[in-house]
Amino acid sequence: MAPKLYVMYASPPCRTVLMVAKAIGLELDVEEVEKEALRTPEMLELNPQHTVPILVDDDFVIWDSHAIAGYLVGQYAEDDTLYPKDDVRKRAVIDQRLHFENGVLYVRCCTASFPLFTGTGDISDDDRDKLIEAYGFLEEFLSGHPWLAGDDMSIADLSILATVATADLFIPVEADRFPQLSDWLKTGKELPYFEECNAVGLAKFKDMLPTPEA
Ligand SMILES: N[C@@H](CCC(=O)N[C@@H](CS)C(=O)NCC(=O)O)C(=O)O
Repeated sequence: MAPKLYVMYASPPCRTVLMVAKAIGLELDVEEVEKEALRTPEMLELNPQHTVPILVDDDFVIWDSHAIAGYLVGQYAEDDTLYPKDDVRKRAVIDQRLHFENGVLYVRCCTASFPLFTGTGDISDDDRDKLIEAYGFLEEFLSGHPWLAGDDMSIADLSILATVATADLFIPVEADRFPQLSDWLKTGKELPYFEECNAVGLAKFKDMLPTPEA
């Protein structure tokens, strides 16, 4: 039976897992849920933190996109290039990028976009600067490499891709300021499964943003 994945398509972490599954050729049984449904007793039993994505693989339940991504590669990928298990140093660099996504980039992306889609105002200068600073860190991570953790694409690229492609909708990645990040984003958007995994979510996210005044 295909592992079940609960998602909200606008959520970058959910789109990360959809891309990881495609990258390793794994079929998932995907179910879209509403935010409110995450607080029903049945869903809270799966994930007391009431977040998506949630993966249910037989009798094993795991949430958090970073943990799910690593699990799927370890459990289902034919090779472990996306998240090497024996090269401890390579894996540590990938982990650093994943923790950066979770603890810095994603938080700054959410904080900056919050006033936009709640209609409570514009992005503050401070929040804008912090997200742009995170773009700068990514530019540094990419120096001398095509991918964020070196010469091979990893789950960190897919995780950060889902978030940067979203953040780019309201704070564009400027090519003259961040040339490597801009090239990396372009390459990511050309992955054969990018559109399939992100189009609906990015469109939903765009819909939540205010339309620019004429
Ligand atoms: N670090 C988590 C973040 C998950 C997360 O915050 N998901 C949001 C959607 S983007 C959510 O489910 N929010 C609903 C809630 O918190 O009740 C991950 O990577 O999975």
